[in-house]
Amino acid sequence: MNTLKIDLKRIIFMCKKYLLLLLACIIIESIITYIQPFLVTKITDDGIIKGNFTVLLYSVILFLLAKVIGAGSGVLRSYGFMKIHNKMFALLNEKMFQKLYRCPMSFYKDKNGMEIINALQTDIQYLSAIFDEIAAVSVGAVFQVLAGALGLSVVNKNMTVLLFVMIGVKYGIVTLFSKRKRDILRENLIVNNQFMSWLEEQVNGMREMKLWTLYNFKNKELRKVRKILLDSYQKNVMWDQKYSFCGNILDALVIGIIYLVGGYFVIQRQMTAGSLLAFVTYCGTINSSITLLIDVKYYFAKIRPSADRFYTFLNREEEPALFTKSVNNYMDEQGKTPIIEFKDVKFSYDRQKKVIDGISFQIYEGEKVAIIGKNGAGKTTIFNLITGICHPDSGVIKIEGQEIQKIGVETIRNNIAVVSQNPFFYNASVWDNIDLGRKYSKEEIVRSCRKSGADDFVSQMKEGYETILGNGGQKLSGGERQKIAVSRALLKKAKIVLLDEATTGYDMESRKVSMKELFPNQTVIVVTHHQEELEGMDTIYRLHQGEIEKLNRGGGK
Ligand SMILES: Nc1ncnc2c1ncn2[C@@H]1O[C@H](COP(=O)(O)OP(=O)(O)OP(=O)(O)O)[C@@H](O)[C@H]1O
Repeated sequence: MNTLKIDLKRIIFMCKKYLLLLLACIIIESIITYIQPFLVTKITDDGIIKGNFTVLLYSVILFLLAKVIGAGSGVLRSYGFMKIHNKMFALLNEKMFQKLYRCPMSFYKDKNGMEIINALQTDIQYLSAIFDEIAAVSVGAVFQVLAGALGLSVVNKNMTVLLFVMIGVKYGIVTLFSKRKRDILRENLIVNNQFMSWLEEQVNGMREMKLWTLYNFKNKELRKVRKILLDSYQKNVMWDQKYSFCGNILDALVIGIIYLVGGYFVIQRQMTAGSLLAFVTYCGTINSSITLLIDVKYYFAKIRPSADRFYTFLNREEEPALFTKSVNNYMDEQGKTPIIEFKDVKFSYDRQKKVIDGISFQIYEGEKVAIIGKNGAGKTTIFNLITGICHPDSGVIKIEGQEIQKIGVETIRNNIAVVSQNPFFYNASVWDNIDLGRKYSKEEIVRSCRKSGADDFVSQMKEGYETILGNGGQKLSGGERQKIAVSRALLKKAKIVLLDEATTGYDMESRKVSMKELFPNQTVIVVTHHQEELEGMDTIYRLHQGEIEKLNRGGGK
């Protein structure tokens, strides 16, 4: 279970030395804050009013020294907080990235990338800001308030009480403001996210927008989503302004009352003019410290919605059995290990329409298998089940005699090479798009490209294997993309190869090389709609209405 409290504790434990530095700074600043009213009183009463220039000079020098030390300590305090802030940012980012990797693919079904990233990065920024400049100033403020209160109470107790009563009133008002602010911010986060995800969808669908001349229609949509965003933004800014207006009036009231009551005490000779001046000067410092402190509450109103959202994400369900260790192989009665085995497997994406309805089959090591069936019959779903992207509602899937759950899907995936219908390409070089984990030598990459046929066009490119393929591999044609994807699979030398309509874009010449020739020693399962790809296959299965049937090698029953 992830919680903000646990992460804060962890950060505090990791940053002990910076916390000690912060403590030292805070103590120094508090001492300086405490002695300042006495210096002001001395400058006014003993220096100016009594006309003693030496006292005046020494007191002013001391006053300046105190200010310089205080300022230096402030810089060190900010440095300490910055270091802790960066640790918090790094920790949350790492957790986010790990969680994104561990979330089941169903998490990505309804949201686009921008929507997810924008929400998470906003939350991380807010949460890390617990330790940023605002926090640095506010923690210092706590101690300055305490030291200041002590200094003020020595100067005049009654006025100190009066000051803190007024501050109590201010605190109550800010609390009311911060409750409403929390709601406004929650709405702000949602609206901002919706706007970003709408924009991302337009960028991703730019080709369609151009081909269908959708600009005017989409622009109308933009106006609608933009209005919602700006209304929410305006509400947020205006609420801040209301808060700041009330805060300024209250601050002015506090100073006014101090002048009035303090002035009265001076007239009554219950207080010296120097003490009043010290009180007024000091009251300004204390007041701004208290304002900062109260601002923290206001500021925490911003953090709460982000913390709720971020930790809800971190506590989401993960892919089951991601990292379970490998277990011993098992032999069936005939002494042969089916490398893949489905036993009465049922599966549906939405728990309503059964996509796979109780299928059983075995595939043996080195076997070449084709799966055919109409669009939507569930062929890709079979691959999703083998790779652990989807999990059966019932029944058992075994790889080398062991249930997927027991082996762990990461181990399974390390032994499988998949060429999907729409492979993904990074905006990186051909090298990096083929050797995704940067594990192989350039010679091995070129060898796999020669086999797949990708080398024919890559070597014709001006920059050859260094060519950057563009966003989503846009510099490649459909068939070229498939050849690069097949090269990836060849390079991996995995035990099992899953090819999902991997050669639909191949030209006639390229089609002459069969997948059986490309992967002679591996277990290969091919999903295809092309009759010629069935030739040379050991087994052909047909999926129909959630059920599977084995066909004769010619394609008939
Ligand atoms: N992520 C998903 N969420 C909900 N339904 C899905 C999802 N993916 C696929 N489906 C549905 O499951 C059914 C099987 O899809 P699948 O992609 O396995 O079919 P297929 O046999 O590979 O089709 P094709 O030959 O068109 O590629 C389809 O009806 C499809 O609409």
